[in-house]
Parts: sequence; C-alpha cells; structure tokens
Amino acid sequence: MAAVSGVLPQVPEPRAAVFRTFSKPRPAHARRQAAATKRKCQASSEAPPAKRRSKASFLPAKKTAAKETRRTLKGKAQRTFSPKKPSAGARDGDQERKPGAKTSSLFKNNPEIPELPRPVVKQVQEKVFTSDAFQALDLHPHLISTINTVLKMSSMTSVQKQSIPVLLEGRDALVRSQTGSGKTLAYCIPVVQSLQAMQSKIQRGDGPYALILVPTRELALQSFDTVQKLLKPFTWIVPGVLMGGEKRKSEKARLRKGINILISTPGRLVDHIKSTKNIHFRQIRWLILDEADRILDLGFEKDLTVILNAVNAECQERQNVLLSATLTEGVARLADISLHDPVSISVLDESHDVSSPESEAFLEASPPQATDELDGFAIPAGLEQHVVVVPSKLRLVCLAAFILQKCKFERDQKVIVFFSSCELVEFHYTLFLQTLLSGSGALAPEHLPSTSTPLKFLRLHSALEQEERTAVFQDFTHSKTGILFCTDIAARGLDLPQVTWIVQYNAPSSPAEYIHRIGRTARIGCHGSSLLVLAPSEAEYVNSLASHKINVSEVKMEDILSVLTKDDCFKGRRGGSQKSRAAGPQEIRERATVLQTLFEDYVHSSEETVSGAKKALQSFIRAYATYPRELKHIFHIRLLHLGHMAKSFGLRDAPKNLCASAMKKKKANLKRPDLQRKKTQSKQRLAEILRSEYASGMETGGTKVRKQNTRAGPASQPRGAARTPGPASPREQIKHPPPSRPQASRKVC
Ligand SMILES: Nc1ncnc2c1ncn2[C@@H]1O[C@H](COP(=O)(O)OP(=O)(O)OP(=O)(O)O)[C@@H](O)[C@H]1O
Repeated sequence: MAAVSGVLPQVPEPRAAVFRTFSKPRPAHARRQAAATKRKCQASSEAPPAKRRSKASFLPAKKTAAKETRRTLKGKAQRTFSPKKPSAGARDGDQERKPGAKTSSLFKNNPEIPELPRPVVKQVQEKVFTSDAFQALDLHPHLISTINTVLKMSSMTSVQKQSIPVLLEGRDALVRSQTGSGKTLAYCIPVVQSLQAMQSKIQRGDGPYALILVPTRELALQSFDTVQKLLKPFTWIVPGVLMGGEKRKSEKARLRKGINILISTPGRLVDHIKSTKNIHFRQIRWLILDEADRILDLGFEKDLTVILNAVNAECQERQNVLLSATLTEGVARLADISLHDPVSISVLDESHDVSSPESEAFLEASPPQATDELDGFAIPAGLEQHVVVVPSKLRLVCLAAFILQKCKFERDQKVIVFFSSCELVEFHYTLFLQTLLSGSGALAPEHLPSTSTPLKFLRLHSALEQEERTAVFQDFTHSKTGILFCTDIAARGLDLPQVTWIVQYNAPSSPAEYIHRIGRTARIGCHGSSLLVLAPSEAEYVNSLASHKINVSEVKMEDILSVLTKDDCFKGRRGGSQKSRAAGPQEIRERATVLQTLFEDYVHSSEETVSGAKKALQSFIRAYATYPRELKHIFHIRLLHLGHMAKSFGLRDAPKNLCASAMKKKKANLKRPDLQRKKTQSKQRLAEILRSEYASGMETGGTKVRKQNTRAGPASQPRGAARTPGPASPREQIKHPPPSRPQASRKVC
C-alpha cells in the first residue's frame, strides 16, 4: 500500500501539482502481489467476494471505532443536524435500523485494487491559438471592434483562422475541432459579417436569413448570447432563440414579429414547422448544424430530415456549415446530403496550420469520409487526466472527500461531477446538501479553518423545469467556485468558464462521451484536470481508453481520503489534529467511517430518504445495464456486488429483490415472444426518454422536479448508451419524409 501519511500538505497546493506524487511506481514485490491478487479477483469476479479478506490497504478498523466515531458525530449532530425520526413505514427488512446504527466496516471484504495497466499512447494535440489578430480578416471595422471590446478577444484560434476566410468566400464547410476551441465564433462571425453587408438592408419582418441548429437548450442560449453580442453595432438584425421549455405562444409571437438569425433545437423547430403559420424559410442564406454528432446521437435524424425538407422546399441557394467534434458515419452521411462541395476543415496539429503547404492541401475540397470515431480527436494540451480505482463500498466517501479536498481546502475550484441518470444526480445533490452543507459535516462559518471555503452545490439535468435549468446554468457560469452535479446534458458544447475539475463518477459509455465530458475544462488554452472513478472490476477500461489515444494517470484512493484528516468534522475516536501531518491509515479509516455514518444516518432518517436511495440505486443498476456490447466485459451487472453498491447509496444493506426480480423477468421473457416484443418497445421508449432530455418542451403530462425541490425522486434518465435506431439512410428519408417522432414523454420512476 502506498504510504498515505504526509502525502497531502496541510496548505493548499497549486492544482496541477496536487496529484503528482500519487502515481509512484510500486515496488516489484508489491506489483507481483497485486498481479496475483488481480488474477484471483478476475477468476472470482463473476461472484463478488463474500468474506474474502483483502490485504494491504484494507486493514481491519477496530470494532469500537465506529461506535466511538458515532458518539463524536452524535455530539455534533445535535448541534447542527436533526434527522427526522424513522417512521414505521420506513422499515423495510434490513433497512429498518435506526439512524445512528452501527456502520459496518467500509474497509473489510473489499476486492483488491488491481494494478492499473499503464499503456503509453501519444495523445493527439492541436494548437488552440494562433498569433493572427481578427484585424487580419476582411471584416467590418465595427465587427472587429466588437470582438475586441465586447468579447475581449484579440487573436484567433486555429479553427477560427481556418474557417472564417473559407466561409467568407461563400463555401460550404465541414468543421472538426477539439472541444473548447472556439467553433461557435468560427461560424457566427461570417454569418454576422455577411448579413450586415447585404445590399438591401435586412428588415426584421423578412424572417430568418440564418438558421442555426444546436442539440440542447443550454447550447441554444449560449450561441444566442454570442450572436447577440456580435450584433451590437448592427441593431437592425434581430436574433432569436426557440427551444423546449419556453412558452410556445410567446415564441409564436416573436416569430410573427420576425427573427433574422434563428437559433433552435431540432425538436422545437419541427414543432413550429408543423404548427406555426408564420414560420418560413424563404430568405435563408445560412444553415448551420452545430454539434452535429450530438444531434445525431440523440436520434434527431428524423427531425433534421423534416427541417432540411422544409428549408429545401423554400430556398436552394444558401451556405451550409456542419460542425462536429467527431466524424462518425452518421455525420459523414449528413454532410453528404446537407453540404454542397464542402471544404473539410480539421485542426489536428500544427502541421495542419494554413500557413504550411500541407494544410493548404488539407483544406482542399474533399468528400468527408468517416474515420474511426476518435481518430485524430484532440485532447486539450492543458488537461491532466487521472483515474482512481475505488471499491464500491468506498465510492461515496471517496467522492465526498474529493469534493471537500478541492472545494473546501483549495481556493477557486469549480468542479463538475458527471452521473449516469437524473435520479443519481438528485440523490447525490440532496445527500451532500443535507450532510456536508447543512448537516453535521458542516461547520459554522466561524469554525471553518482559515484555509477552507464554503461549499456550493448545484445540479443540472433534464427533469428540472426549464426555468431552473437556465438559472443553474447562469449561476454556475458566473460563479468562481462550486460543484455542479449533472447528467450528460452538460457534456457537450456547454461553455462553463474556469472549470478546474471534471469528475466522472459513473464511467461514460463511449470514449467520445469521455472526451466531451472532460472537454468542459481546459478550454481555450486553459489548464484543467479530470478524474475518472472506476471500480476494481472496471480497471480494464483504462486500456479501452488507451486504444483511443487517451492517457490517464493513477491517483490512489487513500490519498483522496486522507483529506478527511484535515477536517475535524470527521474526527474519530483518537481525534488527531488538523495540524498533524502524519495522519496514519487508521485515522483515515476512522474518519471515512464517520463520514459514511453521516450519510447512512441521513439516508435512514425517514421513509422518504430510504426510498430515494433505493430508487437511486435502481437507477444506477438500470444505467449500468445500458453499456454498449463492446464494454460489457468491463461493465456488467454480474460484476457488481449489490451489497457493496448499496453502501455507496448510504443504504446499510442491499434492498431485497433488487436484481432478483430483474433476472426472473429476463428468464420469463426468453420463454415469451410477446414479452420480447414489449422489450423492443421499451428499448424504443428508453430512446424516447433519452431524447426527452433534449426534447422540444411541448410535451404534455410531463413530470418535472419542481423548483427548489431538493428531495430525490425525479425522472429517470439513463446514460446515452441506447441510441435511437435511426433511419437507414437520411438521403432516403429526404425523398420520403417520415412521420414525425412521437412526442417524448417524461418518465418518472
Ligand atoms: N479567439 C478567441 N480568443 C479568446 N477566447 C475565445 C476565442 N474564441 C472563442 N473563445 C472563447 O472560448 C470558449 C470556447 O468557445 P466555444 O464554446 O465556441 O468552443 P467550442 O469549440 O464550440 O467547444 P465545444 O466543442 O465544447 O462546443 C468560449 O468561452 C469563447 O468565448
């Protein structure tokens, strides 16, 4: 086991240095031992260990420790946190113990943490900035001064330098570039430049001259904000946004008055095409498809078909731009049908800079060809990627310790934590809010150590009311610090400034999703870090990432947990002062147990909280079952130890029949073709639910998490692994427009 004591200094370190000491190679004998245990572990991974004692890092905590730590906790709890008394109905088999019941050992019977594979791969990098100023472009002087003074930008990014001149020439383009490289301005500047220069001045009532399609509502707002700023000197051009969650009536009124640059999500636009008389595309000069890969991933192919048909029917002469982080087969097909003689622009490395002869060739018109999804997918140079392997029982305390370390004991940290469903987001948000912020884990401000910062938790997912989604987005955007819990709704395109850490608490379902999530930090040449949390049985995922040219370095769980020794809220039997630099493994274990007890006491404080935790666990299992086939050997429900997983939801035991009923159902299904049919229907329904995250917002009967509702129990929203089966070919669809997709209904479970 790596020595823990003294690894973390008592004063906050600069961010980039924090984990450097963590990945020291282990001595040879330890490696041999670990390899042997790993083999054992693999052999028995189908049936997770029942009573297997693991060595090294999981020394037995003294039996009395939990009792003692509970006593300490109780003292504090009486001051700041009064859990509700468990109601009679809260009793459910093994869950019936009262708050304050003994916390079973977190450190016993865990599977050994295997030594992580360390493949060394050369990551693809691209140069973000160029030395060229916007003045070098042939733009209206007022536009240049707006870019300089309102947007406060002087030099172009590589993708802007390559795209803007091509678009100003009037060419169609397919633009590929890394996350956070400035793609939005790469198309907004040419659109504004060309529309302000039109000979007959644009009138508001003319309707849309540019149509910009984006996959999510937040992204629509973001692009709208950029366009609005660029239009400051050109007040006669009116931008507008249509997106789900807004009132349809007011959107209709705005369409009637006239919108010249129209930004919309596909679902919402299709709704208007079908139901709003005033919408027309007679004047369209620009059609932009931003985040095209995401639009397709979400199953919006049919909506795109309806939109392309509607635009084609009214206007043929226009410029088309397709922007995508990845060039998948779907994107290539879409480019094929929507772009005319396009220029392919890709900023993969410096050799593709326009100033070099090779890059001139690279910019030549060429039919877009799908490559491996991640070939040449660049990772920002300022991004440090980490992975930590955590036994299931310790996941929750490890996440909490990480958040405390970053956001309580370091300054100006902005952290995004990705979960695989809305329910998981709601559960963890509520739990942390109630325990770390207002529970006994929270100290009154006057008692906070001088180095600590108050915690600020936010959450973002599709089951929230649009009003709250927007408010959270704005709040986190403008905050200097904070922790945002979210689903993949925030993974793509969102520009949340100064995010310092991305935590992937649930592993993503594809390398592309991994890249998009980490792309929320280290944007536009800045520095940032990411942490992927894996279970011991998931260690192989590191190799899967490496095969896509993604390098991660290991952080030891013990080093993350050691932050608890800085926080006297979690003082165990032996105490140990904040100043003590040599906090031993035993003290760390005791404090982790205190923290786990805090969580368990909250979860078991009422019927409602127990049921919220169970629902969250079920949601986790459902999402776990949706990993794609190629990852099933790593992420399979059979590899999960449900009792241990339950602990990471603050449950003292696994709820009964959690998996059994699912397995029974599966067996019965095999015998009944009618149920097989139902299963297919439910898969389609899952796709609908996934899409509902990005839905038009016009659906009826949807249930949302009400504003300020911090209780668990929102709509289920598993990860995006289940993709909507798209039509065979969009080209065919263009000729024969399909019926519109059914209204996505919000599922509550
Ligand atoms: N030339 C520039 N100079 C400085 N900052 C810039 C420049 N261009 C864009 N930015 C800023 O960089 C950030 C990222 O830009 P943008 O959101 O357009 O990136 P993106 O490539 O679309 O990212 P993603 O793929 O994640 O959607 C934004 O905050 C934007 O304001």
